[in-house]
Amino acid sequence: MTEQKRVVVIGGGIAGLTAAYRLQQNGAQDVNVQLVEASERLGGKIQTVRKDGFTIERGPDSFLARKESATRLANDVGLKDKLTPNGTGQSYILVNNKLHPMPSGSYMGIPTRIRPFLFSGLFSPLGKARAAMDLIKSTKSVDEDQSLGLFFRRRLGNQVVENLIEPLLSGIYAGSIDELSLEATFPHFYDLEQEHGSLIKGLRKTTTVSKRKKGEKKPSMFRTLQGGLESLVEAVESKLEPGTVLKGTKVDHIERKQDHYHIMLSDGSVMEADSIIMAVPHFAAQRMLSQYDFLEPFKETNATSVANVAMAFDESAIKKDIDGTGFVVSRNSDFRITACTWTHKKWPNSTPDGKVLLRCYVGKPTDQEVVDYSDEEIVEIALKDLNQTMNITEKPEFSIVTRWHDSMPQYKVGHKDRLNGIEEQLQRELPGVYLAGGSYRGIGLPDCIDQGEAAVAKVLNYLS
Ligand SMILES: Cc1cc2nc3c(=O)[nH]c(=O)nc-3n(C[C@H](O)[C@H](O)[C@H](O)COP(=O)(O)OP(=O)(O)OC[C@H]3O[C@@H](n4cnc5c(N)ncnc54)[C@H](O)[C@@H]3O)c2cc1C
Ligand SMILES: Cc1c2[nH]c(c1CCC(=O)O)Cc1[nH]c(c(CCC(=O)O)c1C)Cc1[nH]c(c(CCC(=O)O)c1C)Cc1[nH]c(c(C)c1CCC(=O)O)C2
Repeated sequence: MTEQKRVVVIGGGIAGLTAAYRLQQNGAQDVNVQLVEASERLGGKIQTVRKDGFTIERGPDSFLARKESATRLANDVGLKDKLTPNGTGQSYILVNNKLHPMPSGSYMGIPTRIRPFLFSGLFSPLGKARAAMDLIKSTKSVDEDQSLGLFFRRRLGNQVVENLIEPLLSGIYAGSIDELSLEATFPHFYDLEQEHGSLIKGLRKTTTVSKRKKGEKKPSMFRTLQGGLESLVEAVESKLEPGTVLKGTKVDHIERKQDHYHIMLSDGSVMEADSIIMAVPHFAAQRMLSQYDFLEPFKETNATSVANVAMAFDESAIKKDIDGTGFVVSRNSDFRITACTWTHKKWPNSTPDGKVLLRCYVGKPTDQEVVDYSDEEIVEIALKDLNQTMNITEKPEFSIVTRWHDSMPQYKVGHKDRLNGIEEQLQRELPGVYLAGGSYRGIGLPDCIDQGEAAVAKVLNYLS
């Protein structure tokens, strides 16, 4: 590359931020990087509120440690000392209005050890027998994608799906298990079935969910940063060269010119680019390129809305507590909340001594209207549900409600094929334009970071 090439990153969530940062690190003086963000702040769904000594997450509260890119990014921007593992404790599933401990030795709800399942109150003897059929049931190879629901129901039966797998998956994708794609979410499970003839056998052979000795602590799976996840956003932003970021400016439209692109901005100006990373949700990407039919399938990919409420209490307000870090709710319960995190136990640093911080989630796929209830109504719903298992005698000292509209993209059956098709066309019609972020190839923060980094590699390859 001789003259400086102009790369524009659209969207300042974690995918776009990572892309801009890595471009400046790896592309050095050969590229000029601009990041355009519609809102007045960076971070997108990562948003931390620091109030009265509490650290409160409005969006994600942590990332999975085994997906390494988030830890690596945190290390690279100087936050190594701030990485914090979750406090481990019992987590629960609420089934038929009663809390049941998550059976130990399970991976995403699939047994890798038989004993904890045999003794779990989550399933009837018939349900347990049906799950054990997985050990002998013939495998079914299919050429096409299938829903998570179909796959797991066939292997393990309805009860294990409804009382364990479904609530856990809802706590990740906030969607309907009978619509979500196996290939786009957990392709690994299909491979296990094919290779080992059984999910349980396959997992027992390949996972390291080892038996713990008595008194030995559960390993912690998640990480956050002291001061909240927004400190990652702040640290990455501080590493960007001055003048890189344009906030409060929306990209309205993109047009291809001979060998470069024109990017129409909401302030009426036009930005020129040789290459573009679109780190925005799929529906925003589609709108920017609405003249191209091949992005139309993105219009059909919906994203569900969710809301959550963080509630701070004095310890004394909780008369009957539960020893644990959180629970998810099965669909066969009367509860309207979908999950609750005992944040003060999962993240002890988040809460001052003597206080309690609970975070409840609402917005089942079949209960989307609750997201637009008033703050007071959402608090009331959360307290009413919590009081069925706990005894909370006072109103919260304060509460913070966050609504996330169209924020959980649904990877429906066929997602991967549709996306591959769109990206092929994109390469043909708009060379040098790439997609990255939670709408595409993984919703977790590390997946979004991976996609930002992968897009950088593609851009640098394209420009050379
Ligand atoms: C409530 C909730 C809880 C979650 N919990 C977890 C968790 O615990 N762990 C985990 O790993 N993941 C979690 N996730 C998922 C994770 O937060 C997201 O997948 C991830 O943050 C998405 O990052 P992104 O950069 O792809 O997109 P976003 O964060 O959505 O960023 C996109 C950015 O693009 C901007 N933008 C949009 N349109 C335009 C435009 N036209 N022009 C310019 N800019 C534009 C937006 O303003 C935004 O800043 C959670 C998500 C939600 C909603
Ligand atoms: C038990 C529980 C879960 N999730 C949650 C609980 C409640 C109690 C608690 O906080 O402990 C909370 C939660 N986390 C997430 C949601 C959905 C969004 C919402 O409703 O706000 C909800 C309701 C997103 C998520 N929660 C998680 C992700 C990231 C997943 C990833 O990186 O692939 C997201 C978007 C992580 C998560 N979340 C869960 C599991 C088993 C995993 C790891 C999955 C794995 O091992 O691959 C279940």
